[in-house]
Amino acid sequence: MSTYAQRLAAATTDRGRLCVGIDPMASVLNAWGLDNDVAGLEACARGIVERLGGTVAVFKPQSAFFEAHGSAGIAVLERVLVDIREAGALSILDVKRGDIGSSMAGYASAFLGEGAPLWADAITLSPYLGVGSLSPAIDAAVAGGQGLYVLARTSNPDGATIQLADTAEGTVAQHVVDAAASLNETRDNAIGLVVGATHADSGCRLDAFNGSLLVPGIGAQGGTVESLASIFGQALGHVLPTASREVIGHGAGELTARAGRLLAQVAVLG
Ligand SMILES: O=c1ccn([C@@H]2O[C@H](COP(=O)(O)O)[C@@H](O)[C@H]2O)c(=O)[nH]1
Repeated sequence: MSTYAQRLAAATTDRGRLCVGIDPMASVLNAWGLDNDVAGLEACARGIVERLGGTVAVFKPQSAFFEAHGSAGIAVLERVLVDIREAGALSILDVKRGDIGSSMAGYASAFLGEGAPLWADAITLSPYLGVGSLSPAIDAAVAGGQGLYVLARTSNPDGATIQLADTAEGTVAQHVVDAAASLNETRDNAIGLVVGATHADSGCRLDAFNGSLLVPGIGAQGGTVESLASIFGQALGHVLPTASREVIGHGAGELTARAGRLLAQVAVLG
């Protein structure tokens, strides 16, 4: 069985280091000439994978916009995750789960382990109940060759209040970085971090980080691919830039050209 880190390295070497977000919100559906209903959701989300699934390495469906349509929306999400896998791309399901251990085990069985109904190559997690509370998901991900991305320094302006708060060992964000790095030493480097592209200084020491860095905030939130080298320095090689509205938010007709432009920009990063 391959590990998530191995599959990610192979996919990004082959197709380039870009993750396209699938956030089928009302404004995106409108730009695609679709109604904000389940049929529109399905046409947009599966249409993105149909058009880009052979060229983009990683897709990140945002669970919120599928959950918003109830059980029918979640059924669409299941199909999108299968489409991504069948296209030979990787999926990061952005669900930002985090809870006490017993409930984390429930979430793990939804997303992690072969046969999980919403299986994805990786999922996002929130560490604010303590990094230790994520253990059931970490164990299930490693056993299933899947990955996790734990929120460290999010792209939104409000995140600083909590994430840059000081603890005895440094900021909360740095605690998350260091805990993930330490876990990775025995966990196949399955644990990545979310660090936004919107801060000139991430406020985290990432030079020694040994997992993948999922980097949102490019495009609609003001971050740029050009700024990644100065934000991430020696950790640049671990960065997986992700953009959603910048690529998918201007209608189906612009999708391929917009993804191509970003792929060309990230190629320069090496
Ligand atoms: O810190 C974070 C963590 C997650 N996100 C998610 O990424 C996308 C961003 O969409 P854009 O259209 O490219 O702005 C969205 O799903 C967020 O929930 C983030 O933006 N920042």
